[in-house]
Amino acid sequence: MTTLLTNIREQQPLVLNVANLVTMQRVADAINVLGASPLMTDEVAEAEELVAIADAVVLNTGTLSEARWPLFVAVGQAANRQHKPVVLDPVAVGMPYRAQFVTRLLEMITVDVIRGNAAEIGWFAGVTVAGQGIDAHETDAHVANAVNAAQQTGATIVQTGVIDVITDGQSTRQVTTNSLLLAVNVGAGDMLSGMVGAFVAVTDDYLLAGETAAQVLGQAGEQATAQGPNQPGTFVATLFDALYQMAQAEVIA
Ligand SMILES: Nc1ncnc2c1ncn2[C@@H]1O[C@H](COP(=O)(O)OP(=O)(O)O)[C@@H](O)[C@H]1O
Ligand SMILES: Cc1ncsc1CCOP(=O)(O)O
Ligand SMILES: [Mg+2]
Repeated sequence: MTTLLTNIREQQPLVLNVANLVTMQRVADAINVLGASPLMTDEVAEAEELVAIADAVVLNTGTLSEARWPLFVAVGQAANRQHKPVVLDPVAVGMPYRAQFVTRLLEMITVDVIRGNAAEIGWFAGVTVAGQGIDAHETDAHVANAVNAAQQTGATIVQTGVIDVITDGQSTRQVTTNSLLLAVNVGAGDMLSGMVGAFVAVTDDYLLAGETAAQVLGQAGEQATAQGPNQPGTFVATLFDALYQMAQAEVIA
């Protein structure tokens, strides 16, 4: 069965990232082990030419700043002009400075997919979901918030948590993998947003792309957690091994 993983391995899409400064190596590695090609940029002068060679763009506001504002706008607008899919990871968007930054950004660019935790996606739905900084403190799936956020923004939503909810505002999918080490791993969400970039680069079905990316990472997380349930350090290496092996097999169990 040809899967999107097959498409990624065959097409080797280039995923351009305006990454955060904390987890960019992890994001690059996650994109790479799938068979796609990561590229990170921090220079507004190269936005147009890099978007031209990209198959998707990922904007991560984890370490945003006024200095980086022109970069986010230039890369996002170039992607819109060149019809390249845009994924937004709105890290800790519930915080006031970040909220106004993302509000301004969405007045300047169109995003196709938003990948965030329940607290971050809740913000787009106008709902406060318990969280602190980069994390969401919830056990509920918050399906309604994800649907509302999709309808408010026009983007496909990939809301991660104890249950991942993927929706375009009309159809809703759920991914119910359970990997606690993934949940506590700093960067797992950023990695997933980068992976979503690789998947939307090879299909126009962003609902399927988001669902597949969440399924692949969730399953790899379960495999890695099983190999070392109390070893968050080893977990990261094992997670990349599992992602690579799944991509090589082009099969999602
Ligand atoms: N409570 C949880 N139980 C199991 N998996 C989780 C839980 N919370 C998040 N995950 C998984 O961890 C990964 C990162 O999601 P999340 O932590 O929500 O993003 P972020 O790191 O941006 O906050 C996703 O694959 C998600 O399915
Ligand atoms: C700790 C931190 N601070 C700014 S970005 C970042 C990483 C967030 O990673 P994730 O959203 O995947 O948990
Ligand atoms: Mg995050």
